[in-house]
Amino acid sequence: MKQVACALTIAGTDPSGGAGIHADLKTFQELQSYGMSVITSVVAQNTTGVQAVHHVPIEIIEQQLDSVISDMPIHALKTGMIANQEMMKVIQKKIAALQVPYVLDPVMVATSGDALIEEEARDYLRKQLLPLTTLVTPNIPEAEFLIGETIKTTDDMKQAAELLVKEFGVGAALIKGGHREGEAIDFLYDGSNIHSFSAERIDTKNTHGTGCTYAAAITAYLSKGLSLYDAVKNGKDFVTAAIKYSFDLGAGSGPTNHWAIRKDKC
Ligand SMILES: Nc1ncnc2c1ncn2[C@@H]1O[C@H](COP(=O)(O)OP(=O)(O)OP(=O)(O)O)[C@@H](O)[C@H]1O
Ligand SMILES: Cc1ncc(CO)c(N)n1
Repeated sequence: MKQVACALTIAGTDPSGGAGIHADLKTFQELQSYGMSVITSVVAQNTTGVQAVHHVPIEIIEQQLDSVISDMPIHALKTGMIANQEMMKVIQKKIAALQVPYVLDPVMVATSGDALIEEEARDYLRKQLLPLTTLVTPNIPEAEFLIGETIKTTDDMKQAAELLVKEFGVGAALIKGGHREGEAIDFLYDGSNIHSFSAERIDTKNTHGTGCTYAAAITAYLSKGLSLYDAVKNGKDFVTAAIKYSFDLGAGSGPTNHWAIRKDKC
C-alpha cells in the first residue's frame, strides 16, 4: 500500500513564487501529495514579465533526474518549461522508462507574453514528447501551434483535443479556454469521449501561473490514484478557487492562491 502519494515536477523557476516549480510544489503540498522537483532553467521573472533566463547544464538536469528516480517513488509527474531540444532529449529518455501518469503542460510563453522555449524545440516537443503523455494541457495559442490550425469556436477546441489524441499520439488532451471571452470552459478528450469543465469567468488580472497550477493539481490528483476525469474535475475546481481568491501582489499579473480551495469550502 502507498505510504504517501508522490508527485514530481520538471520545470523552470519563478522567484516571485506564482508560476513554474514554485506553483507546482505549493499545489502538490496543498493537495497532500509529496512534492519533488527537477529544475530545467532558473528564470528571473515576476508579475510584470521575464527579466533573464539561465539554463541548468544538461548533465545537472540528468543528475537531478537520476537522484530522484533512483531513490524515490514517483506516482505521477508533470513537465512545464523545457527550453531546448537537448533538455527534451534527456528528459524523454528518463521518463520513457517510468511507467507513471505523465502530464505535459506545453509551456511556450509566460502570462506576460515572454518566450520560454526555443523555436526549434517546439517541433521536438510535438513529435517526441507528446506520444509519451497521459495528458497534454495546452491553452488555445499552444493548441493552435501543436495542431497547426486556428481555434476560434468551442467546436474547434473539441476537434483540436480529438486531433491531438488521434494524430499526435497523446493519451488525452485538455484544451483550456482561459484565453477566450465569456465562461472559462475547457474540453477534455480522453480517447473515447469529450467532457467539458466550465466555470464563471472571474474578473481579475491576477492569473500569473494559472496553467502551472492547474496541471500541477491534476498531477497531484493522479498521484493519489484518481481517474483522469476526476483529476481534471477536481483540478478545475482547485484552479478556479485559486483564481477567485488570487493575491493582488506585484505591479503586473498577480499570483493565484494555493490555499484557496479551503476558503472555498468554508
Ligand atoms: N479569468 C478567469 N476566470 C476563471 N477561470 C479562468 C480565468 N482565466 C483562466 N481560467 C481557467 O484557468 C485555467 C488555466 O487556463 P489558461 O488558459 O489561463 O492557462 P495558461 O494560459 O496555460 O496559463 P498561464 O497564464 O499560466 O500560461 C483554465 O481552466 C481556464 O479555463
Ligand atoms: C518557469 C515558468 N513556467 C511556466 C510559466 C507559465 O506561466 C512561467 N511564467 N514560468
